[in-house]
Amino acid sequence: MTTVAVFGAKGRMGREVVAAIEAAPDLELGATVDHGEDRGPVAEADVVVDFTVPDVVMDNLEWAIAHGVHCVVGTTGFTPERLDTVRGWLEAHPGTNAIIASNFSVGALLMMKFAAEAARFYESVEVVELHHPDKVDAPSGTAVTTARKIAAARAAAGVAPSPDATATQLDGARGAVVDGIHVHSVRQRGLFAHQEVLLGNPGETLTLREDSMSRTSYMTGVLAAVRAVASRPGLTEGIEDLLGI
Ligand SMILES: NC(=O)c1ccc[n+]([C@@H]2O[C@H](COP(=O)([O-])OP(=O)(O)OC[C@H]3O[C@@H](n4cnc5c(N)ncnc54)[C@H](O)[C@@H]3O)[C@@H](O)[C@H]2O)c1
Ligand SMILES: O=C(O)C1=N[C@H](C(=O)O)CCC1
Repeated sequence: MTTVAVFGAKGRMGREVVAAIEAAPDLELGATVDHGEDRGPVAEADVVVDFTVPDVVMDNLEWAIAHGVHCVVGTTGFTPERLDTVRGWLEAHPGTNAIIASNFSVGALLMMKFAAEAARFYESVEVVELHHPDKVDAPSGTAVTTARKIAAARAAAGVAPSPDATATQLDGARGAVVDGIHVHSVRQRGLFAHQEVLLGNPGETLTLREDSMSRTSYMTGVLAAVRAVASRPGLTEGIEDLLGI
């Protein structure tokens, strides 16, 4: 039996993760910790799942790795520099591992894969992410990951930057720019988590869209990561290969 603790246990994702662990016959729920609570008991767990906020996740990770607890992380805000820092902590504690993924849903992983595959065939590509208005970060972690994958695929294929004649604009009108890819963030009550990748050529467009309607969409991926993390040395970014994507 694998004992799984949860950081951010009272949050929207944390509550869903707690329920998924309780329902899994091969997993046992360990300590559940939220803001201001003692994280000491997490040291007894085999794995800790973190769905907190970008401002606190690094401190939680450093602490968990120092205590030899494997980490599965869905919290967003991981820059290449942050990932390097985590790699350094893991190297200092061999035998302790981490899986970090900006999205655990099958649909979002497929959408990112298809977007990266399509990106080299089009002159223009932009990302639009649409989320519930209680989300604290923008752009979404998924949109940032998608833009980075698209940019890498276009660079490898030698595709020029998307054409854009904009000469004057209101601040922010063209969105954020991630590795040269424009990313637009919509926040709207009634939505949960959605993303479109818009691709265009003279005379044609392709739109890839993914919709998560409920946080249950992430649980297959989270549980797969929890079950795999002990046997994946060091840092694993993304869970595509765990799901055969
Ligand atoms: N990777 C994915 O598939 C995926 C899916 C959904 C959400 N997310 C990300 O997960 C994160 C959480 O999202 P949410 O909607 O559950 O947010 P939320 O605000 O509902 O939950 C965050 C929880 O973390 C708690 N918290 C804050 N500081 C803490 C600390 N030091 N220790 C323990 N708990 C602490 C908060 O009190 C809160 O309960 C966000 O970064 C979001 O983007 C990722
Ligand atoms: O609800 C959120 O917050 C989500 N966060 C992740 C992101 O930023 O990509 C995944 C989608 C939902």
